[in-house]
Amino acid sequence: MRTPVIIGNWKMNLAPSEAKALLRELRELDLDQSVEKGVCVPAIDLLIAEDILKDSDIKFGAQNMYFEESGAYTGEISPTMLNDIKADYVILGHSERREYFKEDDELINKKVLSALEHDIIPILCVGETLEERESNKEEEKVRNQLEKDLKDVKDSDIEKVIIAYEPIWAIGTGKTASSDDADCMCKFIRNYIKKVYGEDYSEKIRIQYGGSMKPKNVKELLAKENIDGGLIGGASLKASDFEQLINYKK
Ligand SMILES: O=C[C@H](O)COP(=O)(O)O
Repeated sequence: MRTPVIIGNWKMNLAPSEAKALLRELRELDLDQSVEKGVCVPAIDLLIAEDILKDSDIKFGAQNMYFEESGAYTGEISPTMLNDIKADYVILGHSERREYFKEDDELINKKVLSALEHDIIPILCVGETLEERESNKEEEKVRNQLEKDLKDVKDSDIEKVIIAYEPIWAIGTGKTASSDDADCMCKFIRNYIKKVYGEDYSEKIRIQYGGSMKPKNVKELLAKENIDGGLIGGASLKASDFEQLINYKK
């Protein structure tokens, strides 16, 4: 039985004063304890999240990191910095980083390995463009990303990884993949893990769906056998929406 995991990805939103206000609101909510929950905040908000969420069961993490521990890498944050503030997660390979910041699979793989080495849970994002879906290439695209991004990840580490299936055409567009299509791709990912790591790990690994997940569609998506949670952009920026997402079972 996999614990559902719902994580907010604030993206480049909420300056420290706004972050403080939302995190304080989140801390006061009555949230379902059987759901693992967290927020991945901009780097400048990380210390605030550490401080405000320390006595709550809401975890937190970063939206990116470099793979080295320290050095001359202007503008980057490192896994040891995230360890220092006890960050739980780091989002890696988000399609926005792949597209706008030209991150390739080789770099993403180094980051995944580094996160695991430093006990930070990587939330690895994979997914196809609209063009790839329309030409029936979604499985090929995602398989290729998984092969490269998870290269050299050990059997003992694979179940720590959270994989977020995010069809790029559904991100921030209000278009959600149908629950059947989303489940089908999450199943495809689970089968890939089964083939490479075996059935036991494939049953344990958690696979999220991301792309316009909202209070109105969360129940249907999370009722699907292979969808274990959500990576939420827009709807994680409002406490009442986030509350409804976490409390989707109620
Ligand atoms: O990381 C989150 C995803 O990109 C989904 O964003 P969205 O919920 O705003 O569509």
